[in-house]
This record gives sequence, structure tokens and C-alpha cells, in this order.
Amino acid sequence: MFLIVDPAERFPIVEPIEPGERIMENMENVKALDAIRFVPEDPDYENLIVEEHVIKKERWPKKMLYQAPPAPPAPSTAPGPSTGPSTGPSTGPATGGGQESGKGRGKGPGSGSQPSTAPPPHKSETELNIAKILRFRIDDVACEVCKEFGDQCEGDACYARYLRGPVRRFDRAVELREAGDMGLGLFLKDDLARPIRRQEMLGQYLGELVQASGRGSRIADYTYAFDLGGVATVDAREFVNYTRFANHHCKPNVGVKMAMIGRRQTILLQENRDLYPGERLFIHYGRGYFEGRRIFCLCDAIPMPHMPK
Ligand SMILES: C[S@@+](CC[C@H](N)C(=O)[O-])C[C@H]1O[C@@H](n2cnc3c(N)ncnc32)[C@H](O)[C@@H]1O
Repeated sequence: MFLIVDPAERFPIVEPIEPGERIMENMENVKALDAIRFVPEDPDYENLIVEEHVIKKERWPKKMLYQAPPAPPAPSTAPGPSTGPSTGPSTGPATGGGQESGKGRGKGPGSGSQPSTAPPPHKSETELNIAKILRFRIDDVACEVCKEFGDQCEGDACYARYLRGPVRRFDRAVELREAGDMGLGLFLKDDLARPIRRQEMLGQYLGELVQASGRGSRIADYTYAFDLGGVATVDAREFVNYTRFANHHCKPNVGVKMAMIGRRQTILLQENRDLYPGERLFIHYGRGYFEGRRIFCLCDAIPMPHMPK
């Protein structure tokens, strides 16, 4: 993601919110990541809810809040209205160390032992609604940073200026499919009306912008981490779009390039050639990705398994 930036420095203290309160899914915050979880059982599946034990009340901008619906009747076990253990350390920024990607958050260090009323275990991303994961767009996240700074960035409008043309939303042109040993893969839909032309921009690699080092525990798993020149890392574990699911190929059909859009350093995915309906989309991760994770490439460019050049 381009660029979600640590709101601890950027957002004013506005108004506290209460544990259990719902928040709009407006990804203006990073710290909030540690305090929210998906609510798969939610009928409209649109909301996030604040974890009761890791809330950072004072850092939530007011505009993220909306009126929470009346709370469902509590199970008879609950002793009183002001629920349990908001006693905890209230920080717990890092995720659980060493957690494999796709695992939820909130169970990491800092959460402490929970009473039996603890929320249900988080589901993996693949268990979650994939459509939801694909739903994030530039305007949802990336440009909130620019807006805060009051510069000229206007989300897709800014992107369009960069592209010197209209922005086409490819999130509706792609879908995820099982891709064997590589896990999920990103494919163009079979029923696309036309190819995606080379000059069109497939999208931005969205994620949280986190420091490449220092607060390193923030990146417990590098599966979805995209290095921005060693200075920062785009971590696409939580706030993502479809680009995260592009697998690696040693002869990729989609290129990766860095660009400044407004004030944002972005990672753009651009087709190396025209792409046709049903095609699987690949980028090149770089050899370091495989070396760092000690895994081999399973693409069919050369006999597998192999290390990318
Ligand atoms: C950024 S994710 C891509 C999406 C992933 N397939 C998924 O299901 O979420 C990168 C991971 O996909 C798998 N992968 C992608 N390309 C691969 C390749 N060429 N060979 C082996 N594994 C690959 C590896 O597990 C890698 O850590």
C-alpha cells in the first residue's frame, strides 16, 4: 500500500471509541490494524470491530466512527455492562511473531490470557471472503495519506494524472483461483470483453507502509512484503488488493515499477504485453525473495524447482 502511514504521527487525537464499537472500514490507520478483526458472521460483512483487549482509543480519528448498532444481548455469563478485560497492556502492536501469512491477528503477544468469552479464533484469509480482500481500492487507502497532507493527490484522479488517462479498475477484471503448489493465483476472468492492453496499468501493490527495520516485528512474515528500496516495506498482509495474489514467474507477463504518484511512493504493476482473458498474471519477485524465504521457484520457465535469476 502504497501508503498507509503510521497515524500515530499523522492523526489528531479526536475522540475515544469504546471496546466492541464498530468502525468503518476506512483504512486510514495502521495502529488500528492491531485492534480490529473481521467479523465474518456479520450479515453485511462490511464492518470491522474493535478488539476489546488491544484498543488504542485515542488514536482513532473521529471520521472513522459511525453509530454502532445496538449490541446483541450478551450471553448470561457476562457479569456486567462494562465488559471484561480491557485491562491489558493496550498496545501489542506487533503481530504474533512468526505467524504464517493468512493467520489472523489479535492473538499475539500482548493479548494476554483471555477469559472464556474471548472472541472466536480468527480465520485465515482464504477462509474469509476473498471478494472482500479484493475490494480495497486506491481511494480507500492509499490517498488518505495525501489528503491528510493537503496536497494535490485525489486518489484515482491523481493516479489518472500519472497515467495521463482514465483509470480502469481491474479489480473487476481479475479473479483468484487455486494455482497448485503456489497457492492462490491471480487470473484475468475468462469472460473479459477485451484484452488488457500493454499500456494500461494493472494496479498498485497496496499494503501498509512499514519501516523496513526498527519496528521489525511488525513484519513477522515476509510473504506479502514488498521492499521499497530498503527504506520501507509495503506489507500486504491485511490491507491489500488483488495485486497481492500475483505469483512469481521467471518470465512474467506483468512488470513491476516504482513511481511517485503525488507524494506517494507506489509500486505499480504494468503489463509487459497485452493480456488475454483467462491468463494467469505473474510478476517477478526477485531472487532475494526466494533466498530470503528459502523456497524454490516452481514456475515453468525452466525446469522446476529452481532459483530465479
Ligand atoms: C505474494 S504471495 C502470492 C499469493 C499466494 N499464492 C497466495 O496464495 O496468497 C507469495 C507466495 O506465493 C507462493 N508463490 C508465488 N509464486 C511462486 C513460485 N513461482 N514458486 C513457488 N511459490 C510461489 C509462495 O508461497 C509465496 O510465498
